[in-house]
Amino acid sequence: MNSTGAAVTEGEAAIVVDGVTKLFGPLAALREVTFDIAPGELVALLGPSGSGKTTLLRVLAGLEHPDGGRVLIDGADATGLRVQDRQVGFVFQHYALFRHMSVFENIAYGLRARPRRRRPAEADIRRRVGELLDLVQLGGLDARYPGQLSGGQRQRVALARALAIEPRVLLLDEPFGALDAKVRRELRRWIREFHDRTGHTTVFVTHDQDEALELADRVAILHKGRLEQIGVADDIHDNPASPFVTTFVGETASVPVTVKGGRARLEGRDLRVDASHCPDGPACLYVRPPDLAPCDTAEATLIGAISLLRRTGAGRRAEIAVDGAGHVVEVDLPVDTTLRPGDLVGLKATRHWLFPGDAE
Ligand SMILES: Nc1ncnc2c1ncn2[C@@H]1O[C@H](COP(=O)(O)OP(=O)(O)OP(=O)(O)O)[C@@H](O)[C@H]1O
Repeated sequence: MNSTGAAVTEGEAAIVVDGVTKLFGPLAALREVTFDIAPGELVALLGPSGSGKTTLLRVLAGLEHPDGGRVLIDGADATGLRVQDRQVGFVFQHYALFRHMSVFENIAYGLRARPRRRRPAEADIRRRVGELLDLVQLGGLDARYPGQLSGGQRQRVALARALAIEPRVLLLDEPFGALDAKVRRELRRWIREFHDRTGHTTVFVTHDQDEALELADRVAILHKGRLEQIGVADDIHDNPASPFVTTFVGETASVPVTVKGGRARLEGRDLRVDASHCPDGPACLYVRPPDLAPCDTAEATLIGAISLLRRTGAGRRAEIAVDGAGHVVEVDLPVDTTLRPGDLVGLKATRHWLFPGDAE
């Protein structure tokens, strides 16, 4: 597996998304999105509001049809297949369980709705629902109605209901969105264990970075309908592929610079940063507080004056106006620092990223 879209070769992939574009009138909700998902993988679709996460999930489900590209499921072209022919199970944030039906009937629904020819016998339905109730650890609650369950329990019924049809792929849209923080954390852990136990290929949408990076095997980051990067948490944190990913993940400050002859300059000063991969012209340097430490100005990557110093839990956070250009970077200092607002400090960046072009 690597940081690109290719987790596996096409033949082995559970899902292949190949150049998928989806238009809503003049708006491209998805722009040539390409990546693979391996069998049994848990992939998060992460991105800001409107980035195309739900649209992509709906394209996988067959609820939307792409204007370009194709989707393969288990090696077969599913692009033209209807929802009911795809064998996907999905759970939405506000999953409407049937309120007038018991937990048992809710879970059995997908099996009972099958055409008579493919509908299991009543005894088989009972057995299957019983197994699913055990799987989602709700055994004994089969006679309850949705209104008599907690939010987390309702989500687990929704999951059991999605699994009843024996899907090849499980799609979850903000499955923890409507729950309070504690239940959300518990259900998150539970979903991960559940996934490891059952081995379903699963794709879930979230706008919560921690959720995505903690829970998923790989995270796909979307921005304005484009796939910016797909990778494991370490890749996303340590090797962000674009300015957007760099600023989206973690607390990142950007400092516009000028590159000339492989060297980055700010206000006429050489920044001691390798810029050999950037063409001459504007570029942007990205840094994060944990990677910055005060140092002698002669050795500094950035130099600036402390504009603000405030107490945080364990230490002090300094805002530093870099090189007089008004760009602020933040750095953590020990609680007993002798530095004061107005002091000039050098900052050494143990890690930084430099991308050509203007700031994100
Ligand atoms: N049926 C539709 N008709 C027109 N535009 C749509 C439709 N569905 C989605 N869009 C637009 O497509 C873009 C992507 O929407 P989408 O719901 O996929 O984003 P998202 O990343 O899931 O956002 P959120 O986190 O807010 O749910 C948005 O600009 C949205 O307004």
